[in-house]
Amino acid sequence: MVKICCIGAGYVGGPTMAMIAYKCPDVQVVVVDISASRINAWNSDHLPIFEPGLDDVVKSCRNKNLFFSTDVEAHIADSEIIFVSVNTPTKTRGLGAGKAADLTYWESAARMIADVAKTDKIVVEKSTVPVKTAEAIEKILTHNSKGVNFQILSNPEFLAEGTAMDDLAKPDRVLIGGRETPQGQKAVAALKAVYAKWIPENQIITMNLWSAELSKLAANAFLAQRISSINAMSALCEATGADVTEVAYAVGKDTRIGSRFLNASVGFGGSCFQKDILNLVYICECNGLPEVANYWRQVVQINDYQKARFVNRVVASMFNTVSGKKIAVLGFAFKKDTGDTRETPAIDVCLGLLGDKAQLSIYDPQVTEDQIGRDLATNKFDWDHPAHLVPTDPTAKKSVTKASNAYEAAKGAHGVCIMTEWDEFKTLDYQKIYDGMEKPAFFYDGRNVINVEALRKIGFIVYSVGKPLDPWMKDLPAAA
Ligand SMILES: NC(=O)c1ccc[n+]([C@@H]2O[C@H](COP(=O)([O-])OP(=O)(O)OC[C@H]3O[C@@H](n4cnc5c(N)ncnc54)[C@H](O)[C@@H]3O)[C@@H](O)[C@H]2O)c1
Ligand SMILES: O=c1ccn([C@@H]2O[C@H](COP(=O)(O)OP(=O)(O)O[C@H]3O[C@H](CO)[C@@H](O)[C@H](O)[C@H]3O)[C@@H](O)[C@H]2O)c(=O)[nH]1
Repeated sequence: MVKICCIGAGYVGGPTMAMIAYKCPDVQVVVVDISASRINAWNSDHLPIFEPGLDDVVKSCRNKNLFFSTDVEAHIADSEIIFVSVNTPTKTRGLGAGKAADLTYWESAARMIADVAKTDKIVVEKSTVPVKTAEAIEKILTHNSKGVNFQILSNPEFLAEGTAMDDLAKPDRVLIGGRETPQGQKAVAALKAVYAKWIPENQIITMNLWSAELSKLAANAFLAQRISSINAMSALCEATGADVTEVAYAVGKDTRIGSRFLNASVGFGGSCFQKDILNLVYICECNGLPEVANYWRQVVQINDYQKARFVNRVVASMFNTVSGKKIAVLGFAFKKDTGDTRETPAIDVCLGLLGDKAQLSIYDPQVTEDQIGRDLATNKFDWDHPAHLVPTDPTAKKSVTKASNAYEAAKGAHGVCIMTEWDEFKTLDYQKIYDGMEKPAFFYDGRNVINVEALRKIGFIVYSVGKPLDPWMKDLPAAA
């Protein structure tokens, strides 16, 4: 029986390995992590991450051919294929701070593999890493190898949170990059054989290592660029009276452009887009390509502009101050169907409103009060390190409460902001919400989920990203 070990039991390691175990009953899969609490949760009825469909897959394989363990060394030692799916956050200090990927966790995983390996191993980069990381990892492994042969493969992951299980079951493609040597190609074939158990062979693309590593960064940059492009248009729509939904529809009907990923919003969030683009920017700079670096940097700058613009709309429309005013924040996760809050635009918007001394009442169906407190207290860029290593500031919880539903959050509020497109926000009783609020009652939709006209009819003053402005807001300053 082939034995696979995955280092890192997070949003990628957990679901990806669960899917391999589910589709390959003849493969034994062990997911290991340095965080005991995370491993305990994977072995319990309350998995550490919320992902539709994940519970059923884990339950059907756990303790049969899928295991979760903190015994990192033992499982590395007796596996043939080792996936590394640890954090690769943006560096906060030193060379490349604020842009370059921090490979501390990756390097420590590689050194651990070199230390304990006594038989040949295929080491698979599952984390998103800078181009040429495989070369660095190869050096660490071979210089410490004690005669063991290591083959490094790049196998970037393209799943999106909230749809991870569907994405893993039916991916658009699987990429495998390897060395163009006989041993390298043998390793590629071994990994391909695992995926071929459920993915048609023509969707498993093999290529050289550097192409595979760069393709992942390129794919995320292209996706995020679409969002910044439509968000840039949303500002122009507000200035001219055009409707961004109509513009996106018209543009997306061109089959060369396509309709997906053109939803204007308060900004993209999540652990990947910003981090990976900044990483790309840094790689371009290091390769003497400042024009290319600046091109991609703009994608992040427009995203920051969009979040700041949203806060500005809220404060400017509420008589230029939210000091002491209760504001309901509906949704805190970076997108629906996940409890993940890494780089969620809600953090920047909440911090912007708190900076103007607002009192926030936050409701999200999947995010805990503790998590919200930590997010609003954590230094920017510290969010993607393992949770138990992140320092927090206990004073930051002031002025923020967690509500148990949208109605409670909005009761007595001056304004409501939608930050996440949870389905339940489409069907709330907005008349009831309006009746319980201070007047004038303001509504700011950062995800374009509500029916603007219906809410205006109730009496709300409504702002919805990229939609024709409410007369109340027409003459107010728009720029951040
Ligand atoms: N989240 C996504 O949707 C997504 C999708 C594609 C790719 N990625 C990439 O995958 C990688 C992992 O992302 P994630 O979201 O799963 O992160 P995560 O924080 O959820 O999980 C990473 C895990 O690695 C563990 N870890 C760190 N160092 C370790 C070590 N030396 N030994 C054992 N365990 C260790 C941490 O404790 C943590 O549980 C990142 O490079 C990310 O960019 C993420
Ligand atoms: O039209 C859109 C689409 C998305 N978003 C926002 O963009 C962010 C990212 O969304 P999404 O890409 O769906 O989720 P992620 O889980 O971050 O997945 C992205 O990042 C992963 C990590 O690298 C990749 O594997 C995936 O392919 C890539 O889609 C979220 O805040 C969304 O709300 C928009 O604002 N408008």
